[in-house]
Amino acid sequence: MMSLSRHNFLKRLVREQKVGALMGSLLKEIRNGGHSVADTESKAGFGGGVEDVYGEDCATEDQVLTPWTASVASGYTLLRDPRYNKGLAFTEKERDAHYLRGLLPPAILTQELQEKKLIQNLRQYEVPLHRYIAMMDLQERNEGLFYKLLIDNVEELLPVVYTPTVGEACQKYGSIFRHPQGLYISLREKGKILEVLKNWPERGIQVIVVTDGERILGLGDLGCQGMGIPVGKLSLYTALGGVPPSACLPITIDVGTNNEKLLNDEFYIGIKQKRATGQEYAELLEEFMTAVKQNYGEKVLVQFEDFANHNAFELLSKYSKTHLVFNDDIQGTASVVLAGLISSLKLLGGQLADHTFLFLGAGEAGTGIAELIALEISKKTNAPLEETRKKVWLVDSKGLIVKSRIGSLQHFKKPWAHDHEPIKELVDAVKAIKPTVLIGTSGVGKTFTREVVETMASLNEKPLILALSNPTSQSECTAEEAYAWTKGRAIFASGSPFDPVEYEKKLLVPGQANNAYIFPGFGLGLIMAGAIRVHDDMLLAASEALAAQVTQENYDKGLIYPPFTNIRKISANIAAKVAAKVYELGLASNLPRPKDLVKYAESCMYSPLYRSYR
Ligand SMILES: NC(=O)C1=CN([C@@H]2O[C@H](COP(=O)(O)OP(=O)(O)OC[C@H]3O[C@@H](n4cnc5c(N)ncnc54)[C@H](OP(=O)(O)O)[C@@H]3O)[C@@H](O)[C@H]2O)C=CC1
Ligand SMILES: CC(=O)C(=O)O
Ligand SMILES: [Mg+2]
Repeated sequence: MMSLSRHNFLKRLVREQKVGALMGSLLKEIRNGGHSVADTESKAGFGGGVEDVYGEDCATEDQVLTPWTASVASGYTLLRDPRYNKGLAFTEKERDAHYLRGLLPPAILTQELQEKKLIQNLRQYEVPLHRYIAMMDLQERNEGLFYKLLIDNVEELLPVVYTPTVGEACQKYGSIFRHPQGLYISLREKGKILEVLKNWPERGIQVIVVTDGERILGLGDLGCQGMGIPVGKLSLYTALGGVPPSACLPITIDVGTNNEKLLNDEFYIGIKQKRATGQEYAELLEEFMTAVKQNYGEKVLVQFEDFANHNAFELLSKYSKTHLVFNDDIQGTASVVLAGLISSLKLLGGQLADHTFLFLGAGEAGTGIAELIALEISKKTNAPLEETRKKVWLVDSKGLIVKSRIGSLQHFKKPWAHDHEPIKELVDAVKAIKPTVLIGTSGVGKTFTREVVETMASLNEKPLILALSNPTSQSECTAEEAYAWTKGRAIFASGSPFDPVEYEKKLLVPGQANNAYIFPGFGLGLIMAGAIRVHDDMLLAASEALAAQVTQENYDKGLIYPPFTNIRKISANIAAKVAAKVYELGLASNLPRPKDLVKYAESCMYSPLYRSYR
């Protein structure tokens, strides 16, 4: 005999006469290992189960409820689904066809009008974090509108969903957390990571951005709260690179945190323990990488983001042999900086090989960029890498990296230990090395002091100064300082954006040297070609493609990067050049190769425009 609850359930289904409801319950049934909701309920005893669809408000606090309930597809469900929701843009016909009558006020607003209203609203928030929260709410509510707004106002909104505001959002993630925007894989999920991946509602994942939260921008260990970074990076994959949101998966691996403030914070969202290291860490990562391949196949791109350098280099080197992996901080940053250096030659003159590069910071970003510069010079001049590396010098927290320190250097610094006297201070290194290009990748703000910048200006007619550390608070110097201390002669770009500066009645426009120029187009290129491995030549191709997008008009303003306003076109060009390289290297699996790769890239790109519903 049918149980009462099942009977009620079916009656309700009939009453609703909605196929969606049946689909909803069937889905729940499948997820529940083939048991119907009602079966589960009858086994579970009193409380829980489908009766709670109607009765959960009456249940007492000590009664167990089944958290998921059969979803009944009235149009209400459609309004709550960010992928399909169009808010007031639903037409009369759609409102009838999808049971929306009465659920919306009568006005019908086009997507353009909704966008106009939203940007006006956003501009009224004076606190950047409030804008961030409003944007995240919109993403949760109406994905198409979120992306249309972001794409159409990219210069204005990039600093909101990305650096610098995303940094503050991560610092306060525990307090502002509303809704999970990606997958959390902690030590507690050890042994079941594959199951956890299956909990994500999308199957066709093409890009994963994963962090373990240990080096979030220049803000240090933010543990599980680093989730803001993969979420932000993937929103750029879609907005700037056109990878559909349904193909993007943000993941945070939580192995604990060494941040005492978070460990003592009652709102902290991660596991409260010191970071797992060594074998325990390696095993979790190994299980994760294996599960990713098992669940999504060989061609899913895994982008490592904001890992501390003691794990980042090792993970990249280990998994680049077996997976399609890319470390944005090491490789993406290298590619964007090399692009800026190539384009700066139009302003500085000469070839890359004529320049001398000095870095403050010898970690992921610093040594990653250094290596790509040396590789590019080597390719252009046919000189061996060991020789071209001598053009590049790095300073870390202990001073200039020199031969006498080699025994105590981390492996990624060793190639940069050149013959020289030890030097402690950056300013003394500038005086001794006489660089034409100064690059900050230390994560420490205000380290390009007046004396450092003035020394650069005394050595160079046009000193090239890149203050790459993020967010703005960690920038090695501001745009205003760079221009003032060089009497307006510096070519300046920074990791986080600065406003244009008026210097002696001339408007000087600083560029933004951020890997956001590269990874969206780079990833799209890999996906288009069905790449199975990443190769350094693809990074060089991306750099050259980006440098080629800088126009005379940009150069006239002192810019070495094109503005972000054209980023989708720029990304399509980067994607095409990267894909071409993938095919050339025989690493492509999507065959045959499309003839016009730029057109093909454009045709692959996600559009945020609303679709009409039948
Ligand atoms: N603009 C962009 O696109 C990107 C910017 N970044 C930014 O770059 C910064 C660094 O990132 P990443 O390379 O991954 O970090 P790492 O931790 O790998 O490297 C930091 C380096 O800076 C050195 N350092 C720290 N403090 C000082 C100091 N006071 N003086 C001199 N050197 C110092 C460290 O020295 P030691 O080794 O001795 O500890 C280390 O070599 C971050 O702020 C990040 O946001 C990163 C990626 C992309
Ligand atoms: C931009 C970036 O990836 C970083 O600052 O870490
Ligand atoms: Mg990063």
